Amino acid sequence: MRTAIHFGLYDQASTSYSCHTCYTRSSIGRLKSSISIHRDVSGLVRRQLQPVAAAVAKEAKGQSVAGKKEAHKIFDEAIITVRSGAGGRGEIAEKGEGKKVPNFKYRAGSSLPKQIWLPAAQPADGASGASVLLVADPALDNLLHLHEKKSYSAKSGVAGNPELGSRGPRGRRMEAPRTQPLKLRVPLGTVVKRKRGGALLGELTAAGQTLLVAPGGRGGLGVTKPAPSQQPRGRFVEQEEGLVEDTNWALDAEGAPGEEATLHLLMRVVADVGIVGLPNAGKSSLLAALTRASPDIAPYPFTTLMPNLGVLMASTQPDVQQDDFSDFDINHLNGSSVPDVAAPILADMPGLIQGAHAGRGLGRMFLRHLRRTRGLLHVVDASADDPAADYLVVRQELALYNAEYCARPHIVALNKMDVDDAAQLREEVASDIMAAAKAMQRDWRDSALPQPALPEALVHVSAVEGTGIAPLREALQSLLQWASL
Ligand SMILES: Nc1nc2c(ncn2[C@@H]2O[C@H](COP(=O)(O)OP(=O)(O)OP(=O)(O)O)[C@@H](O)[C@H]2O)c(=O)[nH]1
Ligand SMILES: [Mg+2]
Repeated sequence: MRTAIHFGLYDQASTSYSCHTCYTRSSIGRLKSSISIHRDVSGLVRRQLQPVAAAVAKEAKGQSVAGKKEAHKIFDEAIITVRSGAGGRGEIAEKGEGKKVPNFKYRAGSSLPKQIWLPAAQPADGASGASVLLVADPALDNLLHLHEKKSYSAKSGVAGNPELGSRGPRGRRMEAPRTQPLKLRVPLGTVVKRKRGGALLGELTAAGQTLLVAPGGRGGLGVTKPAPSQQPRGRFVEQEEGLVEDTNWALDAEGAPGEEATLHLLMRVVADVGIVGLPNAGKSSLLAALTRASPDIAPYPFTTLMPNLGVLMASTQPDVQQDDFSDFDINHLNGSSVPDVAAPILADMPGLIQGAHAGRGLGRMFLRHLRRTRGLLHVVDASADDPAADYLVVRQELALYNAEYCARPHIVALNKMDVDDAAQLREEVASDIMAAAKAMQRDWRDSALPQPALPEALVHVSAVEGTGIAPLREALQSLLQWASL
């Protein structure tokens, strides 16, 4: 028996994915390992899952199995509740009386007094409760670890204790030890919103950056309990109007409660260039050729289920057959010196299909990751039936999702130039793409939205043979320098 799962139809039929369809990394791993491809009667490519012994075993145990939707677990989103610690209670000293103690400096015959008056230690304040901080950790690339638990509570502050710090000089206010904040690690590019109301609390973009999401409760004050005959009476406390007598001494000793907040964490990939294109265009193959990343590459659509990042390497060796692509054209960028851009990051995105902006395929789930990119690399399969139409589909999807994406500078990589058909039509395809880009610009002329940009460069490449990779790398670096001007 085959366990058929409609994992995605490539072409017009809608896919089983929606914005709310989410898989854990482990389930994605299981899915990938058990996918086979076949064509259904209508000729559309379907992928099916093979029954997996492990999945059957898990099912028997009542655990989730491959292909079944698991609980809400999206790698780039998490909803957590954080609670900061309450402040520790301040010490309530019964009586503030001192006592006489022997003077250790006294020597026989000295004029020093034999005994000295030691004032009572001042009551100790309680420590503040621990705050909850989010810390941007460059080693993380997802929020999956925050799905393990729904709520995170920080420690309460310790109560004011006369024993704590008792080695300090008498008469000084004693400090309770500080409570260490609870630090939750998040990946770079995490946007933090309050779940209720959606108020933006902040965004963590730099390594080590912290965001205070729940401050710890203030520690209670140390107070001296007044004699019953003198109540209500307490100590003087600093208030806005100056030093006032505090009659509410018992309340002052209470620590403030901690705060609770339910947060919506949203991760946006922090990358300089987003690699976009139809499924199977060779985006992941190009990422692998340009960087040290080793994304999954396979001859079926939607191989990439979540963005892969890679650092654009500086060219060290001349490309194989680089001269074959002498028509490399980087338009107005041509001739500009190659900039010294510090390690740009490329993000290989899941394939986009027509209707992606409205939620078809995987597109919409990931399109927001392009927001932080400065430029785009459109990968077009030059061996396809109509590469210019493919390019236009992706451009239009981007424009419909966010017109600003389409206005960003971009480069077109005409991939699979090793295929005979593609090589024969190389000039024709390049000019078709330029014509399509110009036509799109004309269509958008009357719109008040940002206008679609023309390609900054058209580069013929073959990710498989490694041709054209050096010019593409140069074009990307020029694009980034230009985009940051
Ligand atoms: N002949 C040839 N095949 C290529 C080239 N680049 C990629 N391919 C093949 O095209 C298929 C798809 O490549 P991927 O890199 O997985 O494509 P993708 O755009 O990342 O696909 P999705 O992740 O599904 O969107 C694989 O079988 C690759 O081997 C190329 O330059 N020439
Ligand atoms: Mg891919």
